Amino acid sequence: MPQQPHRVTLSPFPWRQNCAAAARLHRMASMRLTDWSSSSTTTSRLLPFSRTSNPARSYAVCPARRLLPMLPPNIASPVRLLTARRDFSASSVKAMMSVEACAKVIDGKAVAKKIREEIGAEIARMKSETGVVPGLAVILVGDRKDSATYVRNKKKACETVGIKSFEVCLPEDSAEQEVLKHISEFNDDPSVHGILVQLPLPSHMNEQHILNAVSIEKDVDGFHPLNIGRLAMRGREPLFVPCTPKGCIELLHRYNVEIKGKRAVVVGRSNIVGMPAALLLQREDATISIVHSRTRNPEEIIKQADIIIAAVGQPNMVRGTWIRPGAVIIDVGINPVEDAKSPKGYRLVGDVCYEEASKVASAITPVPGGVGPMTIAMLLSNTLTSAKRIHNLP
Ligand SMILES: NC(=O)C1=CN([C@@H]2O[C@H](COP(=O)(O)OP(=O)(O)OC[C@H]3O[C@@H](n4cnc5c(N)ncnc54)[C@H](OP(=O)(O)O)[C@@H]3O)[C@@H](O)[C@H]2O)C=CC1
Ligand SMILES: Nc1nc(=O)c2c([nH]1)NC[C@@H]1CN(c3ccc(C(=O)N[C@@H](CCC(=O)O)C(=O)O)cc3)C=[N+]21
Repeated sequence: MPQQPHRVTLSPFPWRQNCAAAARLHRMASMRLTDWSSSSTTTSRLLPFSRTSNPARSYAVCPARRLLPMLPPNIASPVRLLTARRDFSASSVKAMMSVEACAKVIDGKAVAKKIREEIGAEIARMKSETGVVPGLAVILVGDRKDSATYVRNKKKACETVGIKSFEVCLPEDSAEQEVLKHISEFNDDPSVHGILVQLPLPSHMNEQHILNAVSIEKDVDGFHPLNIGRLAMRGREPLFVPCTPKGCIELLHRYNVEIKGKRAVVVGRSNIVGMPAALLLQREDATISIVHSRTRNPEEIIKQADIIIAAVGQPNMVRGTWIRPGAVIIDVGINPVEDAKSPKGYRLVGDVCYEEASKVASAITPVPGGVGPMTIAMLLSNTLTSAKRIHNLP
């Protein structure tokens, strides 16, 4: 997908939603906040630093210290990572750390909405000009509540952009053969351009057999070994890139985070997130380390990263002290934790301790509202790409 850095509308006051210090100030000085939202002149007047030379610009300092986010709020300003390493003296880093810095929020929900609108417009045009309607088939086996929710969300998203969705729901104790039969039918169905088998599958099924059976031309999840193999090889192109890692990179692009030459750490090495995320970052010319459950010194390695992608499934595992000041954090984790105050009795948190990390990082994705909606947007994008390729459309 082409990079469209300035077309994203950011949440006007991301730090207000997410930074405890900002909330405190909000209570103290709501008049001031009103001014900021309504006048760009006021905003620039209050800008604390020159835009060109001061390395402190790499932080959006919390208004608790009467400093403002650096650029007008509705512009996707570049996230400056790394100036800390090159430009900061030890003492200035220390000084920066003593104020409560507040990271820019990478608003995946808003970006995903924008992408859905772009996809919807393209599908409408394609339909009217060629009559082709992209189709996505989802196979769900078993009755996991979270899987059912994701499948429902995918279906809703398909409807909003004009993708026809096909769904097969099978009981937990179905035979592997039954799943293979449906895959084969969808492989042969010309109105289906994408096939997704919701993971995890019941433990009696062989995931490899099932993923191998999806036609590589319809593998919109990008999990077929041929697609992953091509992703790993220089000079080769996969037909599809896995949706979650693709969504992570898309967020970095849309927020103008430079990847080339940076040090990136991926925490987690699963086939569906960590491993392809590392391959993608490498294709973008980052230098990669992968941290997994047997890594001896995760904290030390993570602390070196300019960019962190966390996909471990461990609530709040990455602490603020593990993060290099100014790093950019993409938190893939979706972990339910008990919360008596929430109507559902639980809430979702990421793999990174948001409250701590947002004081150290230069930008961070929230959970929910970060990578999750991007995963679905990328699935729609892959389905559209597939329909265009199959029908030979530009
Ligand atoms: N936002 C989204 O769209 C998506 C979110 N998710 C979420 O992302 C998270 C990860 O998902 P997924 O990749 O499928 O999970 P997996 O369980 O398949 O993989 C987890 C990875 O994390 C590693 N790991 C586990 N514990 C630790 C630890 N203490 N320290 C270091 N590494 C550890 C594992 O290491 P090892 O390989 O050694 O076992 C493994 O590589 C989950 O919370 C999931 O819900 C997943 C998909 C999409
Ligand atoms: N074949 C396959 N492909 C997948 O892409 C796949 C999968 N299996 N199995 C499970 C994981 C998980 N996953 C998510 C997708 C969207 C959200 C999402 O939209 N999350 C919302 C919150 C949703 C909520 O509130 O429950 C958010 O983060 O804002 C989360 C997780 C895709 N996965």
